[in-house]
Amino acid sequence: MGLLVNGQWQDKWYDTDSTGGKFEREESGFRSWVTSDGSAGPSGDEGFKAEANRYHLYVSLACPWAHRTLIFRKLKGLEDLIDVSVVNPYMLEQGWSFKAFDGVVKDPIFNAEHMHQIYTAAKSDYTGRVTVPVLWDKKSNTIVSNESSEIIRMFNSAFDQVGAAEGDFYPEPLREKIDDINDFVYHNINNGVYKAGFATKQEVYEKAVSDLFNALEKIEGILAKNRYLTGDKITEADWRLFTTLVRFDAVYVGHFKCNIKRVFDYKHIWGYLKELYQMSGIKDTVNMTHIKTHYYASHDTINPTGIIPSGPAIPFEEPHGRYL
Ligand SMILES: N[C@@H](CCC(=O)N[C@@H](CS)C(=O)NCC(=O)O)C(=O)O
Repeated sequence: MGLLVNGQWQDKWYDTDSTGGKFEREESGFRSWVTSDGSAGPSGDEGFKAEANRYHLYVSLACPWAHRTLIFRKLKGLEDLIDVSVVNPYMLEQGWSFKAFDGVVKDPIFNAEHMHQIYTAAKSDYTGRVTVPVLWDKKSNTIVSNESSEIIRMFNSAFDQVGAAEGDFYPEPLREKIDDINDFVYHNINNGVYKAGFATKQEVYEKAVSDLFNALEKIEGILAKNRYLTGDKITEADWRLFTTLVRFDAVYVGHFKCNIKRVFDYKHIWGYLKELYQMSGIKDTVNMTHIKTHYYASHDTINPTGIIPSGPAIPFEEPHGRYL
């Protein structure tokens, strides 16, 4: 676990001393957008036109942020247009690697050993954390984006003219509602589990857990009345929540100490999680071995033995009962 400083890898855990025991997530460094005509998107540079086989996606199957991009690649039928490399679930001294492990897909572009080589290939003096997902442009030899929330927006619409499947998960009339829910879910739930798990002060942990479970109660209330977070249509907001929920009982309850309740204990959230899991192609994007191995065996400040628990067996494939 570490980061790049002026292009040099340094092995360092997150600094929570300077933030009073709080984990603060770093802003993503590459923020350009692939667009249908190559014009600039909301941030970054222009010149990234949607084209088949021009872009390459680097992911970890363990990572909830990278998982979003894999789900959108699947939902939008982009598998033949955008290839994927999958890192090894152990994130150790050199960070993410492509070392052999069941499910790893090597880097076909650089044959890199480590993910930090992809970052320095884009910018030789890069300073920052080496995170996944990364969307690489083979034409201009650089990283387009390492921000998952923006990569899924690109996948949602930019490739529609070059063979993507139908479907809009960020429809105009629902955008404000989706943005509001995303904001709430990001701070309290998606990142909330990390704030609890990476806290190094008791009161910081307790506040994060309390915010997390208050937020889950609120989501339970929404899902008691609505099939999906914004109503009867599944949107980006649901998929962003899904990747945290699907990891919750196997990892966040134990490893991150988010154990007031399990997702399994919430009637509506649990049914909703099963429904999403059972949607076409989705379970192929969920790899519990990578998920459990990564968290339990990579965070040695939290779990120094690196022992990966055997359970729980989670019945994601049972009937979901969501017929609201
Ligand atoms: N803002 C990024 C966050 C991605 C992220 O934090 N990924 C984690 C894995 S779950 C990572 O690669 N962490 C490595 C590190 O922090 O050094 C996004 O949503 O794309």
